[in-house]
Amino acid sequence: MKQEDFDELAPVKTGQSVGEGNAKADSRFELKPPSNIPMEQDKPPFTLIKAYLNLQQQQALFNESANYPFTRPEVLLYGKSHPIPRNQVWFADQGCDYRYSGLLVQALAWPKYASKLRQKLARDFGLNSNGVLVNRYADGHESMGWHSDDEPEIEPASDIASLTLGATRDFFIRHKQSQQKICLQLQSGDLLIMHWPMQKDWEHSLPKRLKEKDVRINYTYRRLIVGFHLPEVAK
Ligand SMILES: O=C(O)CCC(=O)C(=O)O
Ligand SMILES: [Fe+2]
Repeated sequence: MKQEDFDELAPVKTGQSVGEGNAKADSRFELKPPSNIPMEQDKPPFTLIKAYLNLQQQQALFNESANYPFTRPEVLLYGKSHPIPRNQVWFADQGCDYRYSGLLVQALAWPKYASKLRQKLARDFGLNSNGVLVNRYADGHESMGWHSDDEPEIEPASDIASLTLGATRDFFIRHKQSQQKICLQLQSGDLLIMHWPMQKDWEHSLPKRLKEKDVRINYTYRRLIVGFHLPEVAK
């Protein structure tokens, strides 16, 4: 595969996407229920682009991921330490260390194709990310629980773009108040853009699928506040 292959692709127009998450109802025909009756929540604000990367691009990224220095961090839950059920690595610009669940994850330098995908996202959607968290699920026993990507160092009101490679997995989105839930099937090459305020109003998860034998790699491109430092916790 030539190095330029990633750059030469025509930009994808957002209008070509199959996502419905942004569809706005025509307000002229909107019937408002009386305020004492619970109203169905809006759809979560996402755009899903099927087959955003072609097979060659998927293969280039997938091959590259075989050399990533993945680790399996431990997180503290109710005072006890547990390994997370997947492997992770964080690539980012300088000054973009990432802290979640009490862990400080230091930024590693961008690999070639992860960086090319970042540039493509910037070109196609104006997505101004400065870091990518790569998750590796060895098989369907590995998962991610319910959460929002709402850590304080994430740039307020920014979008997060999530690219899937390898195994097809269910991805759930659940409204924080109403508990309304939707399920997307994410396939290799698909791109899910989670728009603000999805991280404020909704949670998401990747449940176990025990019959799944294949590996899945997920890239979530984020924008952190550069040089963000949490106040030191007193010892
Ligand atoms: O693997 C996925 O699709 C979800 C990843 C995710 O939610 C995250 O990294 O915050
Ligand atoms: Fe997430």
